[in-house]
Amino acid sequence: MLEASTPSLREQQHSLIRQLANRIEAIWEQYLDLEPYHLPAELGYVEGRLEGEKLIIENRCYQTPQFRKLHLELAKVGQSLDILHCVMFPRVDYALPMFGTDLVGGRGKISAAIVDLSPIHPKPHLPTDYHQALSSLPNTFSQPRDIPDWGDIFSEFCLFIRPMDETEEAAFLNRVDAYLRVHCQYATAQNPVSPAEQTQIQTAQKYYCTQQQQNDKTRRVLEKAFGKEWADYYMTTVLFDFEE
Ligand SMILES: C=CC1=C(C)C(=O)N/C1=C\C1=NC(=C\c2[nH]c(/C=C3\NC(=O)C(CC)=C3C)c(C)c2CCC(=O)O)/C(CCC(=O)O)=C1C
Repeated sequence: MLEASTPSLREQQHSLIRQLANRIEAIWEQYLDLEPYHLPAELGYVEGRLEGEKLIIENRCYQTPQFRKLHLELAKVGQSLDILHCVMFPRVDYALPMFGTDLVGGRGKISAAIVDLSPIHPKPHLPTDYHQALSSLPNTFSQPRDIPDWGDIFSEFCLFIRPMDETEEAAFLNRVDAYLRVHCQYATAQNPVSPAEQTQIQTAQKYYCTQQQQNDKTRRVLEKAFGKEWADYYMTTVLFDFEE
């Protein structure tokens, strides 16, 4: 258990990223039956150089009876960029939304904080349990941000902001906590769906991943540090892979 002794990259990152990484793992451990998910060995910890600055990536992956991959990724570019990325991929025989969150910070400020439970198309709405839990959450953020065109996958509960201060950072953390808890509780209460529905879920997950792969902000960071080919490989097989 080498990684247990090596201090996580989060100890060198923005406090909201560190707190969110710790909270995500604590909730997963509380509600889910975690097993390791083996990424190709060299991807647990990756180093590159981005315009003279060192890019460090730390990946942690798990799987459970309902989720084929729980992916928590921390990345740091020199002293200028701090990133937390997390996606929970349901197994295709479970009709569950896609949980995703992304935090990007630079020079001590979080510039982008997004969280969503994305419905699996063509169903445009989340299950009722989610709707009830999420619609009662306060939405008092002062700097909402525009969702890019490829973000048609996100739900009506998608929150995309630039947190203004520590109060808004704490409120964002609490919102991710709420999304994650309702998702884990609902997921562990579900049974597998029929083979016919599995095909629909597979198509929906493929659409989600294809849309996410169009995020040129992510792609550009990876390309500058690792080159076009590796960035494409990483985005299509590690960040947003889907089962054909
Ligand atoms: C669930 C949602 C979601 C998931 C799962 C996801 O991976 N991205 C998600 C969303 C999302 N991210 C965005 C932005 C940025 N992403 C990065 C980089 C990385 N993000 C990473 O995860 C990794 C791999 C570790 C890198 C390298 C940078 C630098 C930015 C610009 C920061 C800024 O504008 O202030 C935007 C705004 C896009 C736009 O406005 O055009 C959205 C919507």
